[in-house]
Amino acid sequence: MTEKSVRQRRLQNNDNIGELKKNNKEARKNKIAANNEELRQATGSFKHRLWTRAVTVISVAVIVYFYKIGQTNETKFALVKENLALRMQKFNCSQEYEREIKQFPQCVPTKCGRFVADKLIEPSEVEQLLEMASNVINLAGSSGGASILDIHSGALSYGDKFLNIYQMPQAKEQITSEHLRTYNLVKGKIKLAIAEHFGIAAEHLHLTYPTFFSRITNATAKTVHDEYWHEHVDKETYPSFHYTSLLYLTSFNKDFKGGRFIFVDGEGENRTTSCVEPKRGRVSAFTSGWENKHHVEQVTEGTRFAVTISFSCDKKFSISDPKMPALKE
Ligand SMILES: O=C(O)CCC(=O)C(=O)O
Ligand SMILES: [Fe+2]
Repeated sequence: MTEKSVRQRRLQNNDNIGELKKNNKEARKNKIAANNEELRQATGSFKHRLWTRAVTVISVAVIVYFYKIGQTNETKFALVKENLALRMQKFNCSQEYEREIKQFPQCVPTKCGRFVADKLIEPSEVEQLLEMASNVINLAGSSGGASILDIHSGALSYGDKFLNIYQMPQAKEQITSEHLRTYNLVKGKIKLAIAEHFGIAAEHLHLTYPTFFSRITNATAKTVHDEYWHEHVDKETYPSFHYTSLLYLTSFNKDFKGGRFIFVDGEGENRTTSCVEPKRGRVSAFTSGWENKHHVEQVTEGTRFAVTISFSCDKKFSISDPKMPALKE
């Protein structure tokens, strides 16, 4: 091999090596570019997946939220911040109620329904009744959360039993003739309001039993009498009732927490609720049939006082006004 050809070969080799190096460099560059592209795609698809997941989670949360709201479906019939001259809702009576009340044609409401009236009872009247009820119930009281005082029959909760206030001089001490005058006046005003709003003559409404003061605290229930929170229909619990009224003596979120009154309308998927927040002096009245199923939420704090004043269309269930023997003047 000549020197020239050797040199040529070396040059050729050098060229080849250069070519090879160039190719390698190119290949590396391409590989890096491919890797980067892969990484970019992977990151992009990761981001995309993350977005998709976030959107799915948010959508599910929104659906659950609105479904829950839909399920709760609670309307506010009367809030504590409202001061209502009259809020009334009228609707058809339940068939059972209609059938039953037909026996008393002059006592049949034009429509069944419910109303709230905050201006019917004077604040001073409320104060007097609250003073009397709390003083008397404080002498005894249930060992569970719900105590009652019935000044017609004399029943007063005591532990898991009842005492008779007519046999308790300390109880009679707390009830003045002024208290009883106020009680009768208040009861008369509520009776007239029920008669007016349900379109009947007041003379066909008879005060009935049980008509009672209630005191509710968050103490643990000891007997069934303490379990005031169950859904019920007054006509079933108290067959003598045709019209139920409640006068609240303390206020929701001020004197106590929990303890709202809840009407339950419809069933299953069609179930809705409508709440009345108790407040001092608020009267809530309704026809006592299946059209006004309700319950009271559990009281979680403080003390809730109310009076349940009930009316019957059936004269045989009527009770007379309370007359305390040896009254304090
Ligand atoms: O205290 C209330 O608000 C209602 C009580 C009640 O539903 C009842 O005594 O039947
Ligand atoms: Fe009730």
